[in-house]
Amino acid sequence: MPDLAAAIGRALGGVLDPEIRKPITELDMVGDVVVDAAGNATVGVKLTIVGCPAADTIERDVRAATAAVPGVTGVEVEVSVMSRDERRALTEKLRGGRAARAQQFGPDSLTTVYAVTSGKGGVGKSTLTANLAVALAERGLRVGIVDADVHGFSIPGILGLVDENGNAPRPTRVDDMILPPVAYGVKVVSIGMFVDSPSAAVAWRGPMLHRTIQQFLGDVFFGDLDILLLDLPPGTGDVAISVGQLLPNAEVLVVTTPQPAAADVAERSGVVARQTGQRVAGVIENMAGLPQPDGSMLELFGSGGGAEVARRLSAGQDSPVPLLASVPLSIALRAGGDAGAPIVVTDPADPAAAAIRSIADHLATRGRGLSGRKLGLSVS
Ligand SMILES: Nc1ncnc2c1ncn2[C@@H]1O[C@H](COP(=O)(O)OP(=O)(O)OP(=O)(O)O)[C@@H](O)[C@H]1O
Repeated sequence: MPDLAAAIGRALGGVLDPEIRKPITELDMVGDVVVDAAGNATVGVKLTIVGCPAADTIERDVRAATAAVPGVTGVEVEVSVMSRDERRALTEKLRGGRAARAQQFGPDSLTTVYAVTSGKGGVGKSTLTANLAVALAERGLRVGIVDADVHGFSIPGILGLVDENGNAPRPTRVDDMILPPVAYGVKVVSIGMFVDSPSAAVAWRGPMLHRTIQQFLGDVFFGDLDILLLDLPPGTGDVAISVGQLLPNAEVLVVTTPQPAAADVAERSGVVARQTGQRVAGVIENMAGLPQPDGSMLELFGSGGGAEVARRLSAGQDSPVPLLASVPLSIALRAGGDAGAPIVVTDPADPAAAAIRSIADHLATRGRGLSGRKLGLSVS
């Protein structure tokens, strides 16, 4: 029944590989489709690798899509694994002409890259990065996160990508291509996915860190992204410098608390980013006043730090560095991070969630494209 087989082929165009996030038909994962006279369909599915973690989902979705085609009375799914050549063809196709290991986010890329940095640790940089990414993905943007916070790789936990022991999943590899796990619509890769335990101290020296970041930017299949967020370790150490070298076109978001004393160190992280050619896109103040039941504000960490950092980083610039938002202290934000359920989804009315969503609105409307980019033109 060739017509029915063709209809099944079209229906399978709606089945996505959950890791690669493209239709399995485009990934050449569908083998032979045979339908007998009674309407019994046998569908061949070729997985990328043996033990593919997405196998059950793909098989289930193929079965459902096939069964939904009018005229199909029964479904048999025959699962096999791609040959080495088929796999190589697939990874080449996914790279879209880019050489293996080549950087995906260089100056020619249309992805807007934001490196999220802070002067000191514990100011909520990872919490904001994760929630901001989810808020951007909710707006329909294609978003990825590189968690390069070598000392506190907390992004997988905040996005619920860990098991009961706190371990982040090992990403699937298809040859030398790493498929990033997806949480809340965001593709995530983290140093925490490559260590043996969540409490493992990563005592890597600069060159090792540099290679790891380079590998994340080259080998991880992010596909076409609108926005990539990088969660950097606090301060101005090796990772910040590597990211500055590898992604000079990245823009920087500086996170600080309202504490005036934090302004000096926060300002420094913006200044160092600028020295590598990166532009400071804005400052986010976190842990601002906690609204009290009587309507007053508990300013645990003082006030004014964000505005002060923005003011200092604006000095001598053509356009001022904006204070993008002041995110209040929020028990729900902290609890959502601990539970792996970002509050921009679970509690969007919370004032902290609303502040983070306003940052997402600002970044989303800046859009994707070449505006503000150096075009490399010269006038002779
Ligand atoms: N606005 C907020 N209100 C309440 N708790 C917050 C807020 N922002 C962050 N936190 C909490 O503060 C702690 C530190 O946050 P987070 O890990 O995001 O900081 P960080 O700057 O990324 O730290 P580091 O870079 O040192 O790993 C977490 O427990 C987080 O849930």
